[in-house]
Amino acid sequence: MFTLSLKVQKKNGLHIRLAATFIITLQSLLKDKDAIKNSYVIYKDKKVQANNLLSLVSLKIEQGEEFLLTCADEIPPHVAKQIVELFEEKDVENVKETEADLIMMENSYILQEAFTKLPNGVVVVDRDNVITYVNDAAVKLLEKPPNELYNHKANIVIPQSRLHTIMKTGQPEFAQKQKINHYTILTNRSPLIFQDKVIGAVAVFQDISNVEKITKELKEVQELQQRLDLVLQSVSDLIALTNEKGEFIFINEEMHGMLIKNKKKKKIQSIIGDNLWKSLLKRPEPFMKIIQVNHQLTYITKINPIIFDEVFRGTVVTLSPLDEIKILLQKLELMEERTKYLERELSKHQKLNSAFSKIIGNSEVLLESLSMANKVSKTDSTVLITGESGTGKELVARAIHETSDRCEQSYIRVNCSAISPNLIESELFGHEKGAFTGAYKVHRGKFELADNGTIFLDEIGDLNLDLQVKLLRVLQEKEVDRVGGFEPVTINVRVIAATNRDLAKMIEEGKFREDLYYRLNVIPIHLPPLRSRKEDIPLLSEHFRVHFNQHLGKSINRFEQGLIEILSNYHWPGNIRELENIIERLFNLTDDDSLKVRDLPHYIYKEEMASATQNLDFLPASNILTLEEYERQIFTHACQFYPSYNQLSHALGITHKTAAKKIRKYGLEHLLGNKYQNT
Ligand SMILES: Nc1ncnc2c1ncn2[C@@H]1O[C@H](COP(=O)(O)OP(=O)(O)OP(=O)(O)O)[C@@H](O)[C@H]1O
Repeated sequence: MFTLSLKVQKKNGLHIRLAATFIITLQSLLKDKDAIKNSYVIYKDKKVQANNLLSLVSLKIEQGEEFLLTCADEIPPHVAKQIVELFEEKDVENVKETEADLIMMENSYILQEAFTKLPNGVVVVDRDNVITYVNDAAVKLLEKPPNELYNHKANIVIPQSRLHTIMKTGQPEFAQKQKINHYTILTNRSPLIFQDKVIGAVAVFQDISNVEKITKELKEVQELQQRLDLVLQSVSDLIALTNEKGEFIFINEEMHGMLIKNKKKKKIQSIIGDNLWKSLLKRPEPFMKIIQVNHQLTYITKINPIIFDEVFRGTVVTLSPLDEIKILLQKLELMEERTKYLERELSKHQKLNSAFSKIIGNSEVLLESLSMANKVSKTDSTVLITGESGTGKELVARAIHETSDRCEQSYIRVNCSAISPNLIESELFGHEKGAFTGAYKVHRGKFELADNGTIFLDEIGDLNLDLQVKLLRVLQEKEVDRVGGFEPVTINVRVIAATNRDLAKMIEEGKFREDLYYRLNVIPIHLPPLRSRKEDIPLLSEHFRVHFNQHLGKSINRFEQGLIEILSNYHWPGNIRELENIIERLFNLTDDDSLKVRDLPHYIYKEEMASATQNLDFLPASNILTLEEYERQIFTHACQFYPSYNQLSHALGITHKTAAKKIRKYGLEHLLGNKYQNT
């Protein structure tokens, strides 16, 4: 880098004419024409391009002051000498020239300053499209330092520049929008014409990024406003905005309708009253009030004050018709109820333990009983299962045991009606050696066998009164006395009892102990008869079809049309056991892969039965027998189809007692349930 120190001796310092002479001298002296582009004048803390006339003048170097000229390459000594002399030569005393220099200096300085301070960018090129001037705003927008702009071709350093085109056409261009860096810019371009010749061009550009942004924001606000209007117009509530005086500045259509109909004025005070408005002004807080606008219309009125910059600016008012809200609340309550109901129902299905899933049926009555059984299975409470014969009492008892914590221990079933009265005591409680003839060793009763587990006392209603007392003692003391024993044996047994008899009635008749009943009936579970849950019949039929296919090794895959309907219409006195047996019978009688209507017993196939009854086929045309004989025949026939007095009496429409009496009278006990088991 070559540096030459220069001192201005001229009276007006480095004035414009001297600066121009300096540039011309440099251009003529420096051999390399590009060298001047890399030459700078440094004065105090300022550095300007040596060939920029306006910049040189703006340095305001006065007489006697020094400055530096720097060049990239060395200047030969004779050239340096000429330059030094240019500034040191004495002024030829010419007052007019000196004054003219001063005026030019002043003007050029003003111009320079004005351009520099301009908020718009200015770029000037000469006739060769070389940049000769850029102001500060242009430097900022172009995001390039001045030395990368000055003395460079405009179309190279500013790719968007069209100044060369302007010079060619001689036509100015105005308000051309373009993007430079991240600025949005409006550009005016004009050719510079001197003596009818284009000597350069100027571009003036204005940064409109902010205007753009504001325009965009404005558009968004307008869009938002439109949307809001739409929302406010679409809601069924009445909505209004008021100013700080309570005057409506916006009302939606609903509100408009109401105000017109009720001849309300233009202020919210006409709806809420002056007092409420005054208290709102005192304490601008949201509030809600039920307001009756006329005799028919009552609204839930909500008022929200609008506070802006801590100043109360107005309110947002919404009015909702009370009746509609009431209806909505009612609907909500209904929905809540429904949800709760559905949750309850769902939990019944979900929570049933897998042991209960063997029990088929979806009817509400059954599921309720099973849900209860499932719940109590985890406790040790005594359970009394009631329900007609064949309704699944034993199945439920077993499921309770399998779900309980005792599931790993014994489950002992005792059918109290099946054991002969002389043996039942020893069966239940055991006996000591030698307690009676033939008792040559200790016999443990069912209670002892069920220790730590569960004992299921089926047909508890058939237990005689003496044993009821003993059972009561076991339940109370948790001890059993073996027959012939001296020491009671402590036991830990969970008791599940079941009966198909009406224990309450038996208590009345003195056949069942009330105290025992209450001991047993801690958790009552009632299993509904099949006829009261007929919706389960198809499901159960299908269940037994699959069951018998597996057990009998068959592949029967359908029910003949109408069969399920007939089954569903039958009243099933023997309940599910009877249905199970009927399906098994159909399995045995069919000769193909379907279960047939024709294989049903005639008492189920009603049509057949109906026609048989019409023809009275079962009565001979002559040789009428005695009524007693007919009765005997009827009981003989019925006994075979029903496994218990209860069912038989039910089928014949007589009491349990009468049925038992008649069966004993005709000695038919041995026939009871014979065919039933085999059908
Ligand atoms: N819901 C059910 N799903 C499937 N099978 C069932 C159902 N209920 C009962 N059963 C079947 O029906 C038959 C009779 O059931 P269970 O012995 O449990 O009835 P019960 O009420 O104890 O009868 P009883 O009073 O005559 O002793 C059994 O084979 C059992 O598996």
